[in-house]
Amino acid sequence: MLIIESTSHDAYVNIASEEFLMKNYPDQDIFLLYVNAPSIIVGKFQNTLAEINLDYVKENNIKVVRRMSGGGAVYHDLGNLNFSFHVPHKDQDFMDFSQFTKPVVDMLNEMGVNAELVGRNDLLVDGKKFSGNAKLSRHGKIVQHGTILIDSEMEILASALKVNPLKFVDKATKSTRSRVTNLIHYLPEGTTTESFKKLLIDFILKENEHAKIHSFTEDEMNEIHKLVEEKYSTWDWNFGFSPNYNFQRAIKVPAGFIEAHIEVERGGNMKKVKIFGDFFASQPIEEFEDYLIGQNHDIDFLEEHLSKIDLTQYFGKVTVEEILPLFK
Ligand SMILES: Nc1ncnc2c1ncn2[C@@H]1O[C@H](COP(=O)(O)OC(=O)CCCC[C@@H]2CCSS2)[C@@H](O)[C@H]1O
Repeated sequence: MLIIESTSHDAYVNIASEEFLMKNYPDQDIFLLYVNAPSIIVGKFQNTLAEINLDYVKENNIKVVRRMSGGGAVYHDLGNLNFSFHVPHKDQDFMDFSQFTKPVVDMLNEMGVNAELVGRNDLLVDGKKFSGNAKLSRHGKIVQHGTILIDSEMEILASALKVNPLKFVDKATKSTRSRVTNLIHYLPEGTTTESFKKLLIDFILKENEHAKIHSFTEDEMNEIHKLVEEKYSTWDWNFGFSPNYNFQRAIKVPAGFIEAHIEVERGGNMKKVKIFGDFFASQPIEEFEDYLIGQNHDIDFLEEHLSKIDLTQYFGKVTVEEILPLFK
């Protein structure tokens, strides 16, 4: 077994390194650990916009990254440790998460913390979740990874994942919102994400006598960065890859009410757009709808493009800032 401790806090890099390892180490058992700067990691089959508080995420520079495993959306920061097992897929029961959550549970139990696997993929203490786990099987490998909340900013976690469920209709995987807790309340004083990581590595080393520490080589890092550039840092993957959805939003601007009904197809393109309102100007609104059709449902893109057209011809006295919330 190779134990790899990522030296990066960049969520793009760490999530990309999981795909790199899966593809490039087909026969090797791997235990990877990483800690990300503030980020939300959404499941492969989720509608990203439906899972995140977009304004908050942008204001707080929280990265949003889609991972290759299914499941829900979780928040990461420097107080959250991620662990990831990569093993050749033999005859394991894919639905059983316990094999790879066991080291964490056992270690915590040895430390007197009453951690347990509850349901299929959550680790709980005192009825509160501190670890979410997800997995996939591809290229002959199983990858199972999980979070460990040690000392995360719980208010930021809650705010970043706070959404209005009424805006989106889709068949995407929904997150299962739970009560969460940090392990810091149950661990010896002075425990940090770093010190906990060291304990976990020692625990794994003790259990796997052939395990050895590996660091990514320069060549490997180059490959990982290539994956970041091509996939994990792109809007197309992190947002656009979401399944088809219908989006509905009504807002009030000083001039009156506006409502948007938008159909977005996989890839992020707006396929149908209907805008309603009670105060429109002379130019037919259909012309504005047609302008939007075929564009990405991407707020940054819309912000840039809407500032280039004369909105007053459709809406009378409105500004881009007033109209923009209609799309988010
Ligand atoms: N960091 C973290 N750890 C545990 N639970 C969390 C976390 N962030 C949010 N949550 C809670 O879990 C639910 C979502 O639960 P849900 O069960 O829907 O999703 C998961 O657990 C997915 C785990 C993915 C783990 C990967 C490992 C490495 S990269 S990400 C969310 O709404 C919050 O209530």
